[in-house]
Amino acid sequence: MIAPSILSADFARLADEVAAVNGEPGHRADWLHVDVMDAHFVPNLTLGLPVVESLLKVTDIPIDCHLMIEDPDRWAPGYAEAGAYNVTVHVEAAKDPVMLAKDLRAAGAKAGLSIKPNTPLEPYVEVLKHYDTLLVMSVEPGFGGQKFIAEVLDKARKAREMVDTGHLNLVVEIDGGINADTIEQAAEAGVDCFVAGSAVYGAEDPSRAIEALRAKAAPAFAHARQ
Ligand SMILES: O=C(CO)[C@H](O)[C@H](O)COP(=O)(O)O
Ligand SMILES: [Fe+2]
Repeated sequence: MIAPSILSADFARLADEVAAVNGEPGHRADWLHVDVMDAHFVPNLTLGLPVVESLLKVTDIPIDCHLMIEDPDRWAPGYAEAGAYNVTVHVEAAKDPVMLAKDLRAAGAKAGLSIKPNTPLEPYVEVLKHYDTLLVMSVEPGFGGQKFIAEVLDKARKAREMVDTGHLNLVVEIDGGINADTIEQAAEAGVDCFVAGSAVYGAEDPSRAIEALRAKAAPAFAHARQ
């Protein structure tokens, strides 16, 4: 799956920017990645629930909310209640991630847990049994257009192995620095869902960029599952 991040879109033309990734099959975004930043958990401020509610009215692409906020236990369920398809919180910010996953699911969303580049995976394997998505950050959260940190792929590989052996049942998603040069190595590591902000919205034709990313990832994606 390819999940364009609207962080790199033109915020004054959001409905048009979403329409630009809602093309024919193959050119279409599988998820629409929405980065919510609160200027506390990360040193940047983006958008919040009112904008997500407006986006839900103009698209049927499943919305993937990546909440880079403090106190997600309090705020994240509101995004699920609004109708977001997947709501991801950061393990570094969540007070009770197991209870939070239950709340997100009870509100009708898939529950996602994200780990920053320097956060290890192992301590959270039991917690991840309650989650539908693991978002492996491949840049420090906060800004688009950063350089891909390849070292995080070890965590993606471990997660893939745990999914393939039945220890976990979740989508492995990666976020940060994904482009035509980096997507193959992520696909080879067993990632299922690739967030791409600048690589999609920085391109002249966002739907063609999605198609190009998918074509690059496909052989390695298949190889990782043989
Ligand atoms: O969560 C994020 C940053 O914290 C964004 O989703 C991510 O950076 C996407 O942008 P790019 O593909 O340009 O790296
Ligand atoms: Fe993100």
